[in-house]
Amino acid sequence: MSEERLSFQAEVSRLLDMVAHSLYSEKEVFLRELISNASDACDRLRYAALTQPELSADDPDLKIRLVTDADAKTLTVADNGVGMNREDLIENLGTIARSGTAAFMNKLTGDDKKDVGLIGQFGVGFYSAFMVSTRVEVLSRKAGESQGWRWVSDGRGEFTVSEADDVARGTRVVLHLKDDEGEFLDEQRLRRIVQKYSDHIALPILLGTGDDAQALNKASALWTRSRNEITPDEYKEFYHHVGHAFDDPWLTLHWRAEGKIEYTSLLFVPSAKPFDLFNPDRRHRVKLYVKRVFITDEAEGLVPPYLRFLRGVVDSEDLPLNISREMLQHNPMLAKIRAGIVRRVLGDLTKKAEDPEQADSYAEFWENFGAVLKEGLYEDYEHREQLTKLMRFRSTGAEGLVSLDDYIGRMKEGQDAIFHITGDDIESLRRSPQIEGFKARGVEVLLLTDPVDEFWIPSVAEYQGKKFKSVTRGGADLSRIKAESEPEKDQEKPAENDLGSLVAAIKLTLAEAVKDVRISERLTDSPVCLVADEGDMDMHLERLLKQHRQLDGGAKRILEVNPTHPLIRRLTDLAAKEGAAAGISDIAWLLLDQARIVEGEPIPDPAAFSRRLAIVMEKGLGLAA
Ligand SMILES: Nc1ncnc2c1ncn2[C@@H]1O[C@H](COP(=O)(O)OP(=O)(O)OP(=O)(O)O)[C@@H](O)[C@H]1O
Repeated sequence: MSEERLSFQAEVSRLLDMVAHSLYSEKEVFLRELISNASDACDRLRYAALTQPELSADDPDLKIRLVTDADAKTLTVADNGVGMNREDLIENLGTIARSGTAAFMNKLTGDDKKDVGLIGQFGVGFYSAFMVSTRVEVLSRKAGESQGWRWVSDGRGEFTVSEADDVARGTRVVLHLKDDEGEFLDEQRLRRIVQKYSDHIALPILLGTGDDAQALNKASALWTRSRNEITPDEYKEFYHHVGHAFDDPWLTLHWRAEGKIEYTSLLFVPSAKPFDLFNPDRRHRVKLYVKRVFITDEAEGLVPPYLRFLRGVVDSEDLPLNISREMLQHNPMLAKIRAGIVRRVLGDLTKKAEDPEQADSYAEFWENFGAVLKEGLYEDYEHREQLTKLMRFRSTGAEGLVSLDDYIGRMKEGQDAIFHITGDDIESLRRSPQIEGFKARGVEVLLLTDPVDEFWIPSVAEYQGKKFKSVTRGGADLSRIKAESEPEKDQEKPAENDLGSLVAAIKLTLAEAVKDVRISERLTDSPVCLVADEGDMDMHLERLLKQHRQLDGGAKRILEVNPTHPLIRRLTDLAAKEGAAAGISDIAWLLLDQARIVEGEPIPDPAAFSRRLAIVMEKGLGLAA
């Protein structure tokens, strides 16, 4: 077949344009990326060869080789891994194959300076080769196939693919270096780069060919070394490689389990949120090895979904090497390893959470992954109590994050529930009318903004014998709680009878639009608010479900009126006068719409709302009778 000329996917062209023109200072990371790809390719071949030994039989010692050619000004990164055929080359090196690169593209701001910084943060894999090259040539032959292929591009919109003869199994990436990138021909420089970024790679990385080749790395899997021989930098680079991440690990957990089951784990909790944390598949990314052989990074059941922020490897001594990925899931050994991982990770998180000196650091973790960890509250009954202690909340009672134990320690006399409110953001929750009465009495309210909060609360239901209670549902029960100082406005309440007439008049007007109208205990500043009835769904949950089209309709609300508010007091006077009830009809509707607006709910009849508002304003300005 003759040479085929193909165009890069538009996003790749954009990316390459940025990469080629970037003044990114650490261009040397291209080598880390290419070595990382070569190592992954060898891992994949080793796995495939477990069931098809013939794939690697002719050249079984997997390795990575760097070769320089000063005359041609080329640096070659070669591996004898799984290789690529024509389709693989087009798919992998012509489109945005990795979700990480796609995430990178989504983050682009258009501001060159900022975007170049993102190259470092995300890494751009293979394409980083164009930071230092005028032309990149890839020669590859896939294991099990006889035809070799050549892929060539100058990174400007197009690449070519053609058949190539005498290509060894695996992949050779030949970089034709830019004039001013000659430093990457210098052996000392290459050695330092490999030691800096790729020393943890478990395969030999050799410099040169034949007998003169020198080993540049230790070539033993990092997790098999003992902890005291590994530097923080080595852990970090390994985390970058294994987690496809570019932040620092927030926590590094490295342990060997011995006894009935044996495995080594090297796991990391990232310090930045991975972009795919909330993908619907909720998959973890921990790689499973068996006796140093990479098996899969999709071992369902190895890590529970609520710990999916973990990155790293687990290397089992007990699982059979020839286990198929499909059979893995049902292997009881895997469940035991998972139990060990959960115990260890939760144990270490607990230590961090309980250490007052680590409060800020734990808060960082919580901001990143709290919403994910909370899923464990309804998915992992066995660890519920431990998870509950790990939880942190924003609240009306303190500036920073509070734990449930903090909350309980501050509960008021007569208070028997943990009060909370759920919504989309902290600031609007802080302004919610429903929490006014609680604040006035010094009763703390937890402010919850993660959608998952709507699901764990009904499932957990209580902590230390105290029930969770939403302040936007049912009665407020505030009168039973002994306040430090009774809210002053209480004395200004109108007489019960008169209030009763007002409530009856509003009820009559609003009729079917509300479930009930009640005198509020929870309002101090706002005239009205909406709440859900005791047995009904929380209002925020109802809104969430409607947004996701999982609910039509919904329950009617209760309108609560604040008897101490001047507006309500004046209305009470009006309603008490014989025959005046009809006069408050517009105001009653406006109060309901106002409560809806504050709640963030749509007004069902905006035209009627503006008509009534105009009438009331006209009256206020003395324009109408
Ligand atoms: N040396 C290689 N041998 C075999 N396949 C390779 C090699 N280098 C790249 N590939 C293929 O090309 C794909 C794209 O590579 P690229 O470096 O852009 O992303 P990635 O390796 O998937 O992601 P990351 O850089 O985060 O590891 C790889 O997923 C792999 O399938």
